[in-house]
Amino acid sequence: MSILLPTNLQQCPSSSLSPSPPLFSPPSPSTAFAVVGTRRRCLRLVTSCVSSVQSSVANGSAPAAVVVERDQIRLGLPSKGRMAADSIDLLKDCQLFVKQVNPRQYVAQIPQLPNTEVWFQRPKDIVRKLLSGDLDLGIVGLDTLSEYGQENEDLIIVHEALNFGDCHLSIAIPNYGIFENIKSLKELAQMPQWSEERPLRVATGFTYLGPKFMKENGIKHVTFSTADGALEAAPAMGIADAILDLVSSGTTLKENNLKEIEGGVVLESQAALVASRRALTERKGALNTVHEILERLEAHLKADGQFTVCTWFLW
Ligand SMILES: Nc1ncnc2c1ncn2[C@@H]1O[C@H](COP(=O)(O)OP(=O)(O)OP(=O)(O)O)[C@@H](O)[C@H]1O
Ligand SMILES: O=P(O)(O)OC[C@H]1O[C@H](OP(=O)(O)OP(=O)(O)O)[C@H](O)[C@@H]1O
Repeated sequence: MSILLPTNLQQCPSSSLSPSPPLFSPPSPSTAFAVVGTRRRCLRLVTSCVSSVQSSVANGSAPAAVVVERDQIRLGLPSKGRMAADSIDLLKDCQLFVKQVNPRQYVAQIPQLPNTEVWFQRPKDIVRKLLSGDLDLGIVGLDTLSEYGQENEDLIIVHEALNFGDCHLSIAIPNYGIFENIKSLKELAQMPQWSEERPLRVATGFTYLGPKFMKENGIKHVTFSTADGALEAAPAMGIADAILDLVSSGTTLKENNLKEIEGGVVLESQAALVASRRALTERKGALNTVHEILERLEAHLKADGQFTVCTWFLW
């Protein structure tokens, strides 16, 4: 998995335990992003030099939109779907109890974080609202973040491994017919069937990541169609040749006579804590809230035998 992070946020080194000053040199201004790899082991939170982050914002590394005045820090949680209950449960495990008066009310409080309110939203809307400044923090899958965040520099991954919502975004093709012997993306791309007139047809809900991935892999003759669910039906219905969708257990693919192929994984995903850079740098109290949540996460994950808390130095 590779995640694009704004370069003025650098991860602490693995096994770093001291609350010492940042160990990385600030990146060169010509580099737009730092690429960060898979799971790491980081145990110390350092939030420092807010003023220098503010100056980097002033230097143009974040969008120019103004942070709207309000007293409360807003945390977006999935309102329904696979991540909804797990997000609440994780916070509960961190002794952060979300008090929702009734399930149809979209705002809730966390008494342990008195300056923070929870807003329940669909995952894609959490990303959109982080970008618009209507939310400051959120819990979403890395897939949703990548698809709807589109590498926007204002989005910061505060914690990339909340240990739920594990899945990967992958290309799948039928395991029968002309695809029977196709085992890799390379072989799929080289099939003589695809041309400008008759491109490879891919059904996906990931209309940003899909074309980007194909382009990066040099696959030219490809078109995309989209649907909101049950994509695995598209090849058998004759609507598509392949699909690009999330896979977890692999059962849905198997039940629909589809298979994954070598080189066909676009990204690995799990739930992540995400923040708006503008909110962290400009909204009073936002950094403290993040600090508080991260310390609780660290304690919970350590107690759980996990050492995946990843924290970021703010330059
Ligand atoms: N099979 C799966 N196993 C594990 N996690 C999954 C799986 N499918 C999806 N997820 C994770 O759960 C997130 C939410 O998925 P869910 O299907 O609940 O909502 P959605 O379809 O993305 O959103 P919406 O309903 O708003 O369109 C996904 O973005 C992904 O991170
Ligand atoms: O590998 P598996 O464990 O079988 O999970 C994969 C399925 O889970 C998701 O769909 P979801 O159940 O959310 O329904 P949807 O098709 O309506 O999006 C995803 O879109 C796949 O269809």
